[in-house]
Amino acid sequence: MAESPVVVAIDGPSGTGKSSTSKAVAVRLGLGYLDTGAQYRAMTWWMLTNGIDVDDPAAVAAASAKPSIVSGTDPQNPTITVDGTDVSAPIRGREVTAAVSAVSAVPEVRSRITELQRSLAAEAPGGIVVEGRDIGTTVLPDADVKIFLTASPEARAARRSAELKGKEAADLATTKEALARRDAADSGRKTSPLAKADDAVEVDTTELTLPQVIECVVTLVEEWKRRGR
Ligand SMILES: Nc1ncnc2c1ncn2[C@@H]1O[C@H](COP(=O)(O)OP(=O)(O)O)[C@@H](O)[C@H]1O
Ligand SMILES: Nc1ccn([C@H]2C[C@H](O)[C@@H](COP(=O)(O)OP(=O)(O)O)O2)c(=O)n1
Repeated sequence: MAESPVVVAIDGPSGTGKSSTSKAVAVRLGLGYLDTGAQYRAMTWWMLTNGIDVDDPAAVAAASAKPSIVSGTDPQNPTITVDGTDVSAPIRGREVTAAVSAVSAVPEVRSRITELQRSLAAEAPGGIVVEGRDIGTTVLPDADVKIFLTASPEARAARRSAELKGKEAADLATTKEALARRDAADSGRKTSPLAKADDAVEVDTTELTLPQVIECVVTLVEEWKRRGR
């Protein structure tokens, strides 16, 4: 008999290892993978490209139904398009990163993207790992396994800096400051802020290697399966 699908929610601030962990766990367990941050980034990219003032919540709300955002959930090849255009590279740029917290704080943006996320999770045949900020609290409160990743601000900034090296390189202090600003905006907004669900398992990844974090999450999912679902 085919196993019934498992839904795994992984939340936490930037640089805690959500994307790398979620992708690897999904590959290991044969699950789909959804990067919800990429969806908010895609919405933000569309607003910037179409000259919408991202600091005007009413303008963002009025435009939020326009772009068609499509996410591919294969963890070996996650894709994201806006109106048919592949935006996987431009959504990682500094301009989008600086504007994404403002756009994602707008309730109309969140309700639209939350709806997309719920239908992708419901459609995933073998189950899915969904990573973001409000998955365990708001998007999928009935997820089978909920994880909240944390790490020290220093570790997170060092990881991000290492990643940006050579591209849009910024020094460690600037990266740390930008992360702190985004944390504050994402945790302080009114509509489904970044938060740990009461029933999420918190994993501090500061002193862990990526393979250790992956192993930890795989073990939690396997324990859940053994407990009889
Ligand atoms: N436990 C870890 N130890 C060291 N580096 C890590 C760890 N987890 C992730 N990384 C690295 O940190 C960077 C950010 O990880 P990522 O998965 O994108 O985090 P998030 O999705 O939470 O922003 C990546 O370059 C990744 O390889
Ligand atoms: N479920 C989510 C996911 C992301 N967001 C917003 C808030 C985040 O700062 C941005 C970008 O998220 P993303 O996961 O791509 O950010 P990092 O890769 O961790 O830097 O999107 C959100 O509001 N809700």
